[in-house]
Amino acid sequence: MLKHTVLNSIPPLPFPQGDSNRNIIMWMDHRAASQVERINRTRHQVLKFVGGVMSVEMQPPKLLWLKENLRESCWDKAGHFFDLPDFLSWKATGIMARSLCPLVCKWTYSADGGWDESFWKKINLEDFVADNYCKIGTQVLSPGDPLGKGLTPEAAKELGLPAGIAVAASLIDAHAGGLGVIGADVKGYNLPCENQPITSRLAVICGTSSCHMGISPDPIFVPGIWGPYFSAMVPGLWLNEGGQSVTGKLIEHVVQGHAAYPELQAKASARFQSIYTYLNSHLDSIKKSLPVGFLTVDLHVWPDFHGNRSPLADLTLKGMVTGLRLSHNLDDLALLYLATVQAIALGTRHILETMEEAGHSISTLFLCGGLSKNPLFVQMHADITGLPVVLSQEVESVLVGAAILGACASGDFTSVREAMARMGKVGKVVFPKPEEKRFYDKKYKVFLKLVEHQKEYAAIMNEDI
Ligand SMILES: Nc1ncnc2c1ncn2[C@@H]1O[C@H](COP(=O)(O)OP(=O)(O)O)[C@@H](O)[C@H]1O
Ligand SMILES: O=C(CO)[C@H](O)[C@H](O)COP(=O)(O)O
Repeated sequence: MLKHTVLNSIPPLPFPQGDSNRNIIMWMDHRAASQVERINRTRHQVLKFVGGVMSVEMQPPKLLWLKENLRESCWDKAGHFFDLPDFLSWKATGIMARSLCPLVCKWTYSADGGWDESFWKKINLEDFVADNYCKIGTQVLSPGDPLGKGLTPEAAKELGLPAGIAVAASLIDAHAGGLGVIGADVKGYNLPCENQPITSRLAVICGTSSCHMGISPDPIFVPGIWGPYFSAMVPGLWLNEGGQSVTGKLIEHVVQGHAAYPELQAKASARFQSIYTYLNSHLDSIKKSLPVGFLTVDLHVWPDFHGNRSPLADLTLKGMVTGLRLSHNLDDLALLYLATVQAIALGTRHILETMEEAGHSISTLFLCGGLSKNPLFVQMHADITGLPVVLSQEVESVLVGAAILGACASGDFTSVREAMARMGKVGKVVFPKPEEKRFYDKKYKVFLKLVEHQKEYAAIMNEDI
């Protein structure tokens, strides 16, 4: 079972007060900004394992927010707090055991040291220590381990499946996607990673957000990139997790907020196409003899409309656009869409370069998730990073990762590594266009200037008057 990193409570207690069905805090909810700032000021040693700076999207700041804001109605009454993957496996099996993956990646649990008592005390959540971590997890299993006796009769009835069917300890959605793609057999595709270790592959799971999963045999500490997390995705290997908080969500925001959006919708539906297929062919029609990417020579976007998750780990950053004109027709919408897709790919290059500076050596990208269905998005990732991109046979590789875990829990495979190699399959490979490299190197230079300038503006505005 898997899903987003969402905080749930049992019994269902409303966050905030009111409707008890609304007992979750979504991962992209940044309400705990003040709490995470205070947590980061402690400079506690657990922060070393989340890239040096804890993200507001992780669970400790959200828990502290609950304690500080909903003490009586929620904090004092809650029996358990869960990440959604663990909540779902509990609903399916009745087993309270947690998966190592969410606990390590979002809750500061360590695979070899367990909970760090001093951290919870330091951030005023000593309550967890006092009750021996009963509310956040005492029994911890590896992803793919079987849970209890499998599906309970009650859950089986609700799902229309046989009772007792194996249920595995979970992975977070992005991690399941990583597992689903990163082990595929690449023989015969002329890829640099064919004769290199699996650690030369970076899985990029691109949906509402994007997650960049790099693995290594030894821990690598990358400033601003989550981890290193031991065994949190591929068993026995360390994981660094870069990310962009809004990617698919950002493209939707930019496209749907444009004045020409109703026209786009009408034209796309007249052709029975998705808006993205229509936009991609519209760009082809206006590019003339130029490569399509070159259309944004004077239009640049900084994509952190919801803060920067990696590698700057700065939730205060905002989006930027430079190069706007006094027109709002479909051409403008298509160009802004292109510049946004490019900005997301430039962000991936920024993450990749930061990982490489710290010791990773990546030669091939493995893309999956909703955005990997968009050929423009995929080609821009290849051209802007200069690396070949492997697409899986199954776009919904998160589900392949879940199936790998299930196949281990049911005993069909004896190890996750074996199941990964057998069940992950290459669909298509997209190579970068070397002749366009110089253009994207220049775009990247501008990209880095944008954030530098944004910081300068903030510094000016913060000067004493
Ligand atoms: N055919 C498509 N073409 C372009 N973009 C797509 C397509 N299908 C989905 N997307 C984009 O993928 C994103 C959702 O990806 P998905 O992996 O389903 O989401 P999530 O990360 O929430 O699980 C959306 O923002 C959507 O715009
Ligand atoms: O934090 C994450 C993984 O560690 C993901 O960004 C989060 O789970 C949401 O992903 P999605 O793009 O599927 O909504």
